[in-house]
Amino acid sequence: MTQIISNLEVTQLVVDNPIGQDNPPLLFPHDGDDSQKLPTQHVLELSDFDVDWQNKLTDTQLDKFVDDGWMIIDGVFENKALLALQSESGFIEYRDAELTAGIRVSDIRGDRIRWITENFFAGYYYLESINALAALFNQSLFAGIRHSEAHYACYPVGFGYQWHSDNPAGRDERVISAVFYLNDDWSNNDGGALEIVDKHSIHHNVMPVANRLVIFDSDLQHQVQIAHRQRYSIATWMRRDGLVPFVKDNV
Ligand SMILES: O=C(O)CCC(=O)C(=O)O
Ligand SMILES: [Fe+2]
Repeated sequence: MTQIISNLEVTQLVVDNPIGQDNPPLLFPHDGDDSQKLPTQHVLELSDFDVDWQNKLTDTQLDKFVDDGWMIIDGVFENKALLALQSESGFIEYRDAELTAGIRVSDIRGDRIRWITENFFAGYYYLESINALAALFNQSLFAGIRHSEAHYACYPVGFGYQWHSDNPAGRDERVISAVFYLNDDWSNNDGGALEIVDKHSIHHNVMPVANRLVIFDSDLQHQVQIAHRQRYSIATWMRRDGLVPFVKDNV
């Protein structure tokens, strides 16, 4: 059982037992005896992950997204929610990522991942918040999103992810990709930029700084440049198929 422990500085929210197969994070706090709760459960609620997406996303940004195919939102969550996600990302048992064919090819992608399920705590709240964003995209852009999926990802030092689009050839279920970054104090020397080619064939480098969400059309080509420091993120996809009827109609 390999464990990658975060190099993030987690000072305020500390989970005593590393989260893994034998110790899934609990979504719903226990009833009754407060002393039985994990520290995160004392302090975290779904409402901590509420984001006023409508106000965060100006019409100008939405227009840019439609024209160029990508945009950035910084300062997404309040500190408490960000710390919880950083903490959770550091205590997950990560697994090797696979390519669509089911084969791991580490010179194509070197990230280690863990899909977010109902058994997660902060990650599940994150996904709920993304669903509210998806509902907004449905309302304002007729995006036709029916559910979202996300995984935590950790790129060890010396790894990246080569050029790809998030819809493999012949597929189009992924409508919008969104990546949320978790590392504090990321500098240009740390590498690991997300390089996106926008709809006008212009290249952009996005640094993976904490509390930043980069959102892009899933058909755009992009790559993750080699990281020189352990790099943590949540890769997220809003999908048009209805595997899980997860997106709520109301914003
Ligand atoms: O972490 C990133 O910046 C992008 C990751 C990515 O492209 C993917 O997981 O498909
Ligand atoms: Fe990607």
